[in-house]
Amino acid sequence: MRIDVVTLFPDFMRQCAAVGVVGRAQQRELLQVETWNPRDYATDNYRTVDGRTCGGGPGMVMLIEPLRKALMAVRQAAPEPVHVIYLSPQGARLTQGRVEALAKLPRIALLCGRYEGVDERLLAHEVDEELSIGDYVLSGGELGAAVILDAVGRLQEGALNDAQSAEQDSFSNGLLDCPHYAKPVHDALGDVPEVLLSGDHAAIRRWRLKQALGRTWLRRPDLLAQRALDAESRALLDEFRREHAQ
Ligand SMILES: Nc1nonc1C(=O)NCC1CCCCC1
Repeated sequence: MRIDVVTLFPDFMRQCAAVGVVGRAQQRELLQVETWNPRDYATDNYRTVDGRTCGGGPGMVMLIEPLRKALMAVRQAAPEPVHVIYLSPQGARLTQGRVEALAKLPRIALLCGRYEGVDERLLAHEVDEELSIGDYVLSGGELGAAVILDAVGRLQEGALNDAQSAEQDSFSNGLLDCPHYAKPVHDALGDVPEVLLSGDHAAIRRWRLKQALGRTWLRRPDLLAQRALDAESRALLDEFRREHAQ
């Protein structure tokens, strides 16, 4: 998969893509990340990429031309069609389901805005999808782009050493993750739950599922409402609720 990032801060985005699982996915050639700086496509001596807001008001808006030329270069850089995503609070909330769909595309481009935003005409003509990573305002789209780089990059086949960990992730099955423990088994902060030391993998699976269901019920009941539960899960959640009520 190829991801092109249009950003005024290419070094920052390259660093985000160079570490951890995403960096390893690039080394394994499972993922290619390229950055494009609109300032390189500005035509004046000052390499201007922003302009005053029409109608007055504070701040500046990113100009059409440098972004349009950068996106044209992105499109021309590889043969596959590219799905262009703009990161902003006005976008649809990013979900794991959307991440999994994006991870299957051959190419996406991430357009990172700065200042007060991007000229609406550029968005209308060049952007396929607007996505938000949450209901808050950042100073630019780069952190949203970094979230997508990571969430999509780690799902590339072969990016994770243990494919199961992608399956067991929070939200992969629509539930919050279960608790995790490492050594020491006994610590001043408490002990590791006995079942995890039992070697009974069936019991451990049930315990983890029960904890995931219980946590989701306690912390994110909205997620539970969206999810049909099979008989085993309903029984485990009932057990958790009874224990929690005591
Ligand atoms: N929230 C968000 N989710 O994705 N991006 C977000 C953001 O807050 N971005 C900053 C804005 C700032 C003005 C220009 C356009 C980006």
